[in-house]
Amino acid sequence: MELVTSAEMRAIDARTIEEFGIPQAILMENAGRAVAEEARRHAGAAGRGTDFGWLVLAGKGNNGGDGLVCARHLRDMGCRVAVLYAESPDRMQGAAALQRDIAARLGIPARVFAQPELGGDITDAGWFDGCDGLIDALLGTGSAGEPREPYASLIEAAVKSGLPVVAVDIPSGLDADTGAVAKACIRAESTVALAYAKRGLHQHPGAAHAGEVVVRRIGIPAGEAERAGVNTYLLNADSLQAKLGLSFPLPRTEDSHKGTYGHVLVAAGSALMSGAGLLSARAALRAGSGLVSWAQPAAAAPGLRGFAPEIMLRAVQDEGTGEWRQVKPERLAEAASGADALVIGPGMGRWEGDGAWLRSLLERVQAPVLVDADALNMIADACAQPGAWPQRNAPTVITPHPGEMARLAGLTVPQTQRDRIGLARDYAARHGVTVVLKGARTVVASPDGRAFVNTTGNPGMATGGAGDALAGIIGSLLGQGLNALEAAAYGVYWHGLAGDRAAASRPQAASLIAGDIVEAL
Ligand SMILES: NC(=O)C1=CN([C@@H]2O[C@H](COP(=O)(O)OP(=O)(O)OC[C@H]3O[C@@H](n4cnc5c(N)ncnc54)[C@H](O)[C@@H]3O)[C@@H](O)[C@H]2O)[C@H](O)CC1
Ligand SMILES: [K+]
Repeated sequence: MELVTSAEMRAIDARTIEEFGIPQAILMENAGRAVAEEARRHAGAAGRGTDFGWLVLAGKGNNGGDGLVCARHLRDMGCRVAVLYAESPDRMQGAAALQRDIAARLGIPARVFAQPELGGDITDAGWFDGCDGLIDALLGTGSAGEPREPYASLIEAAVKSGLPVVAVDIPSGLDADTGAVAKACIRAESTVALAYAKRGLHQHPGAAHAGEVVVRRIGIPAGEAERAGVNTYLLNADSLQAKLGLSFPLPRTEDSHKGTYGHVLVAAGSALMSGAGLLSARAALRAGSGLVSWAQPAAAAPGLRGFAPEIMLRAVQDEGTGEWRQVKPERLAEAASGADALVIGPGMGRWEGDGAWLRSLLERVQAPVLVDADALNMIADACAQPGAWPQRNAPTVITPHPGEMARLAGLTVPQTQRDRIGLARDYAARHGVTVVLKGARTVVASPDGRAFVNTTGNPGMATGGAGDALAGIIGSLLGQGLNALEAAAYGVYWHGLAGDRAAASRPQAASLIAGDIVEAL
């Protein structure tokens, strides 16, 4: 499923109207009817059916027009309906004005929230009296920036009322492109996205304000998003198949052997953080690798013997202390030369000169590499400038959490979170790497511009080691021959799904630990 920006939606909308001659009024009719049907479903789920009083909050744009169509259909379904215009309905134009006139002729009761020129008072408390739920048709994809008055006050009053809200297209106050929310922003139980889901509905904090997102077709011909060049998708089993040609689970042929499924080298873990390496290596095994080797500085390797019988230990020459700082990059590159993928970073620690060390390593390794955790911070220190990234022919996937992304991009964490899709995509294109920006609704961005927003996972996965597991999974998939975007998208989806399964098998998600995720793969 595609995720669109406001500008993309406007372009698709315009082409539908101009090129195919489908009138705006028809799209609006379909939109409003779809919202009415979802609203009735909502009331039905609350055990109320048509015994429900809806108040439609209508703005002056086409979002408001959709709301008026919705009001008409709710009325025809037998619900009680009234309209509260945010500002004078005289300011409506075009298709929205047409709906205003129809609603008036039908005698749908209407009031105006703020009409200062008529002595309107926005502090009046009785706006929502007698209604059971609200339809938010105040602002849609044509809005920009913080809602202005009287919208801000009406939104705040609606939130304060505590009434359930069904939002038209987007909750008013939400940035449709980024998921940022204004101080005044509707909190909807459900949002009926028209034609396509807007990106902001699937990025926090917007996602929490959108509630359940239902996408409804409104008459825009199939394939228009693709034609308009939309290349951001929701990540689920359907899009893995449709956009990347990957089936879930991946096929495993009968006539195969361990050599068929790749050999992954995991260079991770150190004296006090060996668990990070073990989790990555175990995750790589559970994700289907034929062989997994765990690289360790030679002096540290003996102490790790026997931890996991399926994992091979690979001792890499050091100077006797068992520390990564003593392992020459060329030695580790040599160890990786027989592998189909390298995972580097989790629990490795930091040391003086580690940035140059990592760059030298990455430039020597011919296999695809997954870079995570400490190795990302090494890069942030050494390679922040454009062009300073290691020059590699094989794919590189990086898996930063927001803190690591902030360091990589030279931003603060809030700046990083403001437009996660835009940032991940920009970073991927600039440095030629595939970016997995972790956090709720993880973003996967490819240097070619394609991006996916994940749908799986839960807050129980906010636990130490969950990222190490993800690194191992994606590394494993790279070793099995998936390309960087395929491995990253598939791995992120699977990791979240395993987390969801593991959480569901426990009394509460909070007790989930990283090993549970690995075992649930
Ligand atoms: N996509 C489609 O094919 C269809 C979309 N529909 C609906 O139309 C809206 C978008 O409508 P538009 O008229 O462009 O904008 P809005 O309704 O969102 O209204 C914006 C309105 O408000 C003013 N404004 C802008 N910014 C602010 C602000 N910060 N505060 C207050 N007011 C603001 C602006 O001047 C406009 O007048 C889309 O979401 C769908 O719901 C169609 O009906 C069906 C086809
Ligand atoms: K809205």
